[in-house]
Amino acid sequence: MTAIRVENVYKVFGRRPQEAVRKLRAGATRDEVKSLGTAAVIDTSFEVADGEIFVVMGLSGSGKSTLIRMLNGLWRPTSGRVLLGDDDLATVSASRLRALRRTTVSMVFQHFALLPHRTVLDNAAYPLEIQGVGKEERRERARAALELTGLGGWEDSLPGQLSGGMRQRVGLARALTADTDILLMDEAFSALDPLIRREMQEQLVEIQQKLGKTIVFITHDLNEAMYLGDRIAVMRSGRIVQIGTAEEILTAPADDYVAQFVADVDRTRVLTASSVMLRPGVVLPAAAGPRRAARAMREAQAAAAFVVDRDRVLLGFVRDSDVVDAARAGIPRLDGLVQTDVATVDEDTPLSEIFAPSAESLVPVAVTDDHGRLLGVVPRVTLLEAMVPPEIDLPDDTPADGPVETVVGAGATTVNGNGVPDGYEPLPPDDGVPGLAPDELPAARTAASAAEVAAAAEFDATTEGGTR
Ligand SMILES: Nc1ncnc2c1ncn2[C@@H]1O[C@H](COP(=O)(O)OP(=O)(O)OP(=O)(O)O)[C@@H](O)[C@H]1O
Repeated sequence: MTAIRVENVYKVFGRRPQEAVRKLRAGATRDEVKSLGTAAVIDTSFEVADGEIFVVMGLSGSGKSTLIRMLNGLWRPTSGRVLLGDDDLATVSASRLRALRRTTVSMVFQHFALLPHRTVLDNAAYPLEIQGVGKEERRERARAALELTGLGGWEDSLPGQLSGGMRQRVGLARALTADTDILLMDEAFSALDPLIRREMQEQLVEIQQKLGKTIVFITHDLNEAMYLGDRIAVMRSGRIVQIGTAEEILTAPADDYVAQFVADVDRTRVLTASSVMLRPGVVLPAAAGPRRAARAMREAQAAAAFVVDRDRVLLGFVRDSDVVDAARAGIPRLDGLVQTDVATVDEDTPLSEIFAPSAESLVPVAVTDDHGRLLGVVPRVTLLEAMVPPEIDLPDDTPADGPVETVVGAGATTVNGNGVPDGYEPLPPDDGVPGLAPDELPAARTAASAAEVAAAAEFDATTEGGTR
């Protein structure tokens, strides 16, 4: 089910927004319509599914905040539609908008003003108080939300007694108390120090899994986007330039801009075994004879082969020399030759956890499912390649038409005794990756009290139903 649908949305601030949209539609650039207004969001379309964490990422000024403010009707699109279920926020009445903010969509900001003389509990219960919900009920709901955000036991404290991270938890609890289906989070963790921020990210994922909320999360922090997002939309100069999973964006960036943007991501934490694994090389059934095994390994020029049982459960591997000796000695089956010290990981293992087993393993690391069945392999060279952003061209000295894909019955890559495909070349040093120009770097964020005041005003506006 679709929670949010955004269709060809434009938002232009300025004197002649409609005219700017007409020109943008006809192909004018953002700069070319400058005299008519600031085109903050240009021809943007996407859908967010129920229960999805959808991250919007981009540098300062790319239009993220404008976009998210259109998702709760705080700003109306200059053109296009924003649908929450069947309601088009561009055209709903003010009273319907207020109702939607009560039941459907709430917002968490980077800075928001807690009421200093009220307890944590009453702060968390604030949205319900505005809605006129009775004291007992709103306190009960706020208590449950505080529990979820890890603030159980702090109900009676005053905001001044809390750390920055805890205050942000109150903000999250406030949104959870409202119990809307959709949470909009605008740089919600950006003011927190890194360790607290990571904790909050983990907690948000936990809460999402527990409650199944739909979350639109805005950040300019790539690692945060990659950690949180089921899908990520990358914005540049008002447009979405790519939407995809973290893996898709890392491995197939839509353009140079996205490629540069993701160059600094810790790829080994984002990519998992399943995103880089290859079809296993030579895979032999345990019942196969050494002669057949030797033939398959010769054809594939492989020094080792994986051995599986009838259900494709991985038993281990055999080495070429053992197989040839066994064939000479007339040994009928492979079973006795199988070495079992194969490093195995599951599909979701991050690459960062595959390096150690890979370093110690003679054969590529095996990827297995819950039943121990062989799904694929991660050769060491694949692991190394995966760390390099895709815009760096590797010298391709490996014969493309070499004896790959030869297996007893299936495909194979060629591996030498170290578990590395033949033809492996060391990677070039990790330099020459163009960084972002200083003027493209995210602007420094300040925890200015002015921002808090603005956010507080915004909170009131979102709650009370204002539209700009
Ligand atoms: N109320 C406004 N009036 C005029 N221009 C605006 C307004 N709000 C935003 N803009 C402009 O629209 C563009 C996009 O701004 P927006 O705040 O949406 O970007 P952002 O990606 O959220 O940036 P940041 O991370 O710095 O908040 C910017 O050029 C900004 O100056």
